Amino acid sequence: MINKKYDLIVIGAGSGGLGASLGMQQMGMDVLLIDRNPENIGGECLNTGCVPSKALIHLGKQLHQAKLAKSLGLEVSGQVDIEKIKEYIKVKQESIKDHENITYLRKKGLDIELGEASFYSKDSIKIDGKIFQGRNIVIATGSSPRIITIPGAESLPKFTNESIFEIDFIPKNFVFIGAGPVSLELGQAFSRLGSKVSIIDRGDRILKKEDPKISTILQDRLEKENIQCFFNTEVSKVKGKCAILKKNSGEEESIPVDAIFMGLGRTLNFDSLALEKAGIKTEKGKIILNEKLQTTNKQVYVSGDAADNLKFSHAAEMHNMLLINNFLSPFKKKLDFDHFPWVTFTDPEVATFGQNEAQLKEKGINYERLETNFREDDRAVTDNFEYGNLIVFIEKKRFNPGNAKILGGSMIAPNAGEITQELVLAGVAGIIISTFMNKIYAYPTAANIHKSLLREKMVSQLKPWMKEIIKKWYRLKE
Ligand SMILES: Cc1cc2nc3c(=O)[nH]c(=O)nc-3n(C[C@H](O)[C@H](O)[C@H](O)COP(=O)(O)OP(=O)(O)OC[C@H]3O[C@@H](n4cnc5c(N)ncnc54)[C@H](O)[C@@H]3O)c2cc1C
Ligand SMILES: NC(=O)c1ccc[n+]([C@@H]2O[C@H](COP(=O)([O-])OP(=O)(O)OC[C@H]3O[C@@H](n4cnc5c(N)ncnc54)[C@H](O)[C@@H]3O)[C@@H](O)[C@H]2O)c1
Repeated sequence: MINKKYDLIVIGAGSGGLGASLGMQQMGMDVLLIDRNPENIGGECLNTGCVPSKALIHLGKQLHQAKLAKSLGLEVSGQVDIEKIKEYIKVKQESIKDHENITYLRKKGLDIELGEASFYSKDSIKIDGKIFQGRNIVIATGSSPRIITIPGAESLPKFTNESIFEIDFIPKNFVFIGAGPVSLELGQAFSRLGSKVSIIDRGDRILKKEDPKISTILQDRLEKENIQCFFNTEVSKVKGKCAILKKNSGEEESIPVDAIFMGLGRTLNFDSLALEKAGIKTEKGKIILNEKLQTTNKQVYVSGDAADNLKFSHAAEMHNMLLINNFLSPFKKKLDFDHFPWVTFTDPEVATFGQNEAQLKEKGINYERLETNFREDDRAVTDNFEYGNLIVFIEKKRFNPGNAKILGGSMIAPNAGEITQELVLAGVAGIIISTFMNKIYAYPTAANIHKSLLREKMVSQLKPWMKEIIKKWYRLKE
């Protein structure tokens, strides 16, 4: 027996589920939102991901800067109190929970059911013995940290992002396995709280999705903070308080370890959904989706990490914009990541947007790579980040370079995530690079680097004969 029929049923109340359900509810639809964990409204982002990590990073930065003040004659001493750190994080989470909780969402007009959801039929969901039917259903069940078993590490404290914010000590020797954004952001923060941090990755560099130049600069900054990086390496076992690292070459090395963190990528959460009952097909552990995020069951869609394309809170936002458009508009849209940005919140930050070099090559797009460092940027000089770097990909225009549009790029610098926002907008809006020449940047703002780089490109296009003509014309006026 069907308990109730809805315009939309959404499974999962994280970034994916909240956006999809609230967006459709605001358009006047009857929406049911389901989550299996009442403590987890807001999902990973609010509870064990973006929010607590950014609060921790903020405190780590404060501590780091306090220590740097030593060079100015100010001595800072004492131990960091982990309970105070956790308290700060909780307060910040609670502040956001004010508008991400069951009571608030119900007041907004959403129906909410708490419990493990699974498909009952092609268009219905079973939860706690109740059956709900949906005109459409959105799976927004997210992902979980991938974990591995390390022989000998049974009694060693081990963490993932799901447990790290409950930690009650600052490990002396903290081994982070994986050199992706999760380990780097949290590893640097723990290093700043006082841990001796080692980063181990089986790949050959940190942040493998970034331009290799950016990875090298960030690695150098992390090593300057006494963070050790090991590549082409895995933790093969633990012996007492030593982690045995095994390199691809077979060579072994032992490093001290008091705790292990795993930032090894993600596994998708859909095992308990009984997808087969709804005719939803999977392949290699992923739900098969078309470019409209539609599953093999035309009434069922996916949003957020469960879609397994880009795993960011704002990727879920983009999915929801697409889904809501396609539910309500006759003009259907397809996924398009051509201008998608993300930021890794290490210090310095890494901000990446649009298409990278490999994608441009694969699509056969005629592009140019422009690159500059911050050595001659006045703001970088005053604020000590001359090591920063900017890479921008623009269209290659033979005859009128000023008409080139921005295709993508990457910056490493403090606040790179904020600074690069205008490049993201320029890409989305198709702004041509000569427009940057009309913009006056307040002095000294770091974003001026954009204009400097693009101006250099435009000036370099001037041929000697063009300069001759300009010179002759100028002198004619005397
Ligand atoms: C440490 C860390 C830092 C991060 N920082 C950033 C950042 O700065 N910026 C950024 O954009 N992204 C960041 N991310 C990524 C971001 O957290 C995720 O991309 C985002 O939270 C995914 O949202 P989601 O809705 O897809 O999944 P989730 O937030 O995981 O939500 C899924 C929900 O579904 C529920 N659920 C699962 N199965 C069922 C079921 N069968 N029945 C009922 N309910 C179910 C779960 O309880 C959960 O609440 C970070 C991730 C980590 C780990
Ligand atoms: N600021 C942000 O927006 C932010 C922050 C954190 C996470 N995230 C999201 O979360 C996702 C997951 O991040 P992540 O860092 O967990 O995953 P990741 O896939 O980016 O990195 C995992 C790393 O672990 C390594 N690895 C895997 N198994 C290993 C093993 N056995 N031994 C040694 N190394 C091993 C891989 O080579 C890889 O470099 C990211 O892709 C991102 O979308 C975003």
